[in-house]
Amino acid sequence: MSTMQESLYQLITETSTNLPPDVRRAIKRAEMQEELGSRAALALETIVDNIVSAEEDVQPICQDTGMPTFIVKCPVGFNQIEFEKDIKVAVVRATKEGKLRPNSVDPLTGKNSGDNLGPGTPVVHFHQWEKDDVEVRLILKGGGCENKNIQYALPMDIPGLGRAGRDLEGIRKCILHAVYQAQGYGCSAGFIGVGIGGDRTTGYELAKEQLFRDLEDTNPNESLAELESYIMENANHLEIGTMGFGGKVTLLGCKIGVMNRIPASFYVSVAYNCWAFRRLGIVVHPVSGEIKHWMYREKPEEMQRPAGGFDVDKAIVLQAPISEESIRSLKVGDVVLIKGEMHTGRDELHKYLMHNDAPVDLQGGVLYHCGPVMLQDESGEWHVKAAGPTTSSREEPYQADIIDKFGLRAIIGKGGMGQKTLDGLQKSGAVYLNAIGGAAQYYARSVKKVNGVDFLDKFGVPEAMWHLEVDAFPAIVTMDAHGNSLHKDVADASMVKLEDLKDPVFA
Ligand SMILES: O=C(O)C[C@H](O)C(=O)O
Ligand code: SF4
Repeated sequence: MSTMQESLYQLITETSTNLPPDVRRAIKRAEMQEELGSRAALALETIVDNIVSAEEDVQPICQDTGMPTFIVKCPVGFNQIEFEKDIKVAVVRATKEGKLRPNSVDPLTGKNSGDNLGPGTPVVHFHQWEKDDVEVRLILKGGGCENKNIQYALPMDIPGLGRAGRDLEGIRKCILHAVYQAQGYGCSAGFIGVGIGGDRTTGYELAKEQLFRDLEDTNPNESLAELESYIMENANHLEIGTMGFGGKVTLLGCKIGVMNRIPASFYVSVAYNCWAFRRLGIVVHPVSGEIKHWMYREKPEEMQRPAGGFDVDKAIVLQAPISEESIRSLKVGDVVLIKGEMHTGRDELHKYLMHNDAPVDLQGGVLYHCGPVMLQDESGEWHVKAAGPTTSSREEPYQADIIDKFGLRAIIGKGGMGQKTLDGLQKSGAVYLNAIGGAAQYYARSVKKVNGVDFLDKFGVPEAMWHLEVDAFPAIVTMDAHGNSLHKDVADASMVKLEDLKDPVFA
């Protein structure tokens, strides 16, 4: 590897495994605000524990290492073609070494390229500048939060807030709604970048660009600075909380940018980023490729492993295969510890199981919505490198049928599921367990052995059905077999809170 490729590899590895100091400080502030012993505090403690582990072990903070997006500023005459090749070499190595999950998938066939290369991946944007050095910024933004990006075309009616016109007041309503609609799906508490103006494409680009700002900067535009602080104070009024568990902190950062639009359009574009806000940058020498300095790291922030976290002694042990009786005795809020075998399964598997048999007996089983990072050693044995939950709502059309068809007793995921699944849980005697999103190291630690895998070639690493032997995997019952759903309660309560924010502020 050349020095330039090595520097880029370092950038990818550090971005995936070592959360930036400004993001750490935002998470620490949130932790201090939540009541000790609350579900939100428990989630934040797990998150902090995970951040510490990821840094110590140099492993991905979250298993979804996202869409690698590089923003490069280079001097005039710099060879961009060669540099893009260097980026690709570094991406392939980072994937091979488990710092990135193979995430590049053909949209039509579902085929995973296996090395994160493919049409459109990675994303690389070049800009020239008058300086001599090369600046490379990288963001690894995962899919769950990307799915919660939203774009508004003003004027329009906003649920809970009424008419949003083409002014600061209308923009205020869009942003509050953007936070509301994300609920816990994108691993709240999150960060938002907002782009006002542009067209549909440049508006979103502007929104994402805001995510590269330092969280502790002040917007040079006074009106926007005021709007940013208003949103930071008031979005927390929604009480969606970490992972959508309810809580005092829902938003960790808000950065707003503006660009001209054409008269007929008025877009407000919002890029939502989970707490696992992985973005870093390096300044490198254009010829030697050596790193001259790291960006976003001027003021370091140490994190200690928290004393709290899941109280495993008080948790209810569920040994797989699980009986119907023990499932029906659980209620929303219970903390459980899974022991025995669980099976991963996400979009491809759910679609498959609707029309086919399962390769293993799932009676009494535990299905984990998870696409792990896996590495195989020389003897052929697989090891879990990162294994947090994925957003469960994508499986809503299938889940109740699959629970019923195969006799599953527990579904683990994050963000919660809808009414159809809730009815299915009640009918079949099953529960939905929420794991802490993004806590991929924390959960990888509970896997003792990989018992096997199905559909690896067919579906690729993230979508394959991995059979994992776990010892004490903690999760919280958020949907029980009696028709109760914490997710539904929080969504309803936060809608009422959103309506409280209807009155004009910037009129
Ligand atoms: O793809 C994943 O593993 C998770 C995804 O980022 C999600 O939040 O659902
Ligand atoms: S699982 Fe959560 S933390 Fe990980 S990329 Fe998705 S939204 Fe972010």
